[in-house]
Amino acid sequence: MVAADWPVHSVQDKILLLGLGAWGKTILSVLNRQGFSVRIWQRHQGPLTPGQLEPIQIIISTLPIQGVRGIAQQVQALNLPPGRVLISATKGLEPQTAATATQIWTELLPQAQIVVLSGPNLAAEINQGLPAAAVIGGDLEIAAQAQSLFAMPTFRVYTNPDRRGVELGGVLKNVMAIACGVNDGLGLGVNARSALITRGLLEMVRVGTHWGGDIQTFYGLSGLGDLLATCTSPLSRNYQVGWHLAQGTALKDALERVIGTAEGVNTALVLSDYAQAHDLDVPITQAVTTVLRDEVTPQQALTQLLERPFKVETLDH
Ligand SMILES: NC(=O)C1=CN([C@@H]2O[C@H](COP(=O)(O)OP(=O)(O)OC[C@H]3O[C@@H](n4cnc5c(N)ncnc54)[C@H](OP(=O)(O)O)[C@@H]3O)[C@@H](O)[C@H]2O)C=CC1
Ligand SMILES: O=C(CO)COP(=O)(O)O
Repeated sequence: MVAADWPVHSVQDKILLLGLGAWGKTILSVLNRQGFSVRIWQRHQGPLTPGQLEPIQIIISTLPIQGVRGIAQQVQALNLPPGRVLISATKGLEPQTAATATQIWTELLPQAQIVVLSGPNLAAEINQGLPAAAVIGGDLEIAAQAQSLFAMPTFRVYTNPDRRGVELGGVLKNVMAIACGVNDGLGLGVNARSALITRGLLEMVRVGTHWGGDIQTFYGLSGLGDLLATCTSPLSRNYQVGWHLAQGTALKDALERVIGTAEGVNTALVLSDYAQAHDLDVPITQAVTTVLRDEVTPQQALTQLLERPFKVETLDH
């Protein structure tokens, strides 16, 4: 079936997928099921060539954050013509700059129409054909065009004009997924995990609105939705990292045991430094960071969280 409300035939064979990891493969299979043939770039192919980029109308990036700037520079060097659409599915922060993927793409390709695909989308479930919902954040006209690429009954895609908020929801929830993996690895129960999710959402709202996202967006699919998915599912790589840390496994070994990218590790480190420099209150992120840096054990981090002063339940702290 091919979605009808975009001249989709005009993008047949004009979609370039960057990266073919877990999420790239899933996106590819969704697009193939929609009837699109897709071109693929992977890093082992070497630098992008003018011939590879020339026919392309839509670029979809499923790269982890550490790969984004390098490929964006390659696309920039090839002078991407104006009006091309770029759909970013990356959920991370650049270590040196704390930039999100769309900030990097926008810096290097200001002429592109950039939107974000995010939401509770564990690749393994979508691969099984289980139903899921996602959201495309960005200019509503472009987002609706992107929506028409992916949307099918088992993959319900919404649009949201708040690109920044949609992107940050997917970025920030990864830290909370690590915390919840630690919680479950320590056997602390559903009450504690629910508290972490709830307080974690407030922390995401605090940071996300500070960084320009709309508060409402964090209660949608890319915020609360993805937070619930990754904080409660052992399929989440970030959750798995936390779970391994709770077993006393060193971070390096935990990362080797987890198959694929766990963006939350880097995000926690970047965010915790940023929060300290800008006086932002992010207790769960700080707790995760002290465990990642091996400064305290997971149990000690939890005790420190619980021993903080009692307070009124507000968004402010
Ligand atoms: N998996 C999921 O369920 C979802 C993941 N995401 C997000 O998508 C992004 C990718 O995740 P995922 O596909 O799971 O990750 P994987 O680790 O499974 O795959 C990463 C892919 O990116 C390539 N890659 C890694 N580093 C670089 C680099 N420096 N330059 C170019 N290519 C590189 C890898 O290539 P190689 O094979 O050569 O190593 C691989 O193809 C992350 O930001 C993640 O948060 C978003 C939604 C769902
Ligand atoms: O973002 C995801 C699901 O929406 C994937 O989560 P993990 O990267 O933790 O596996």
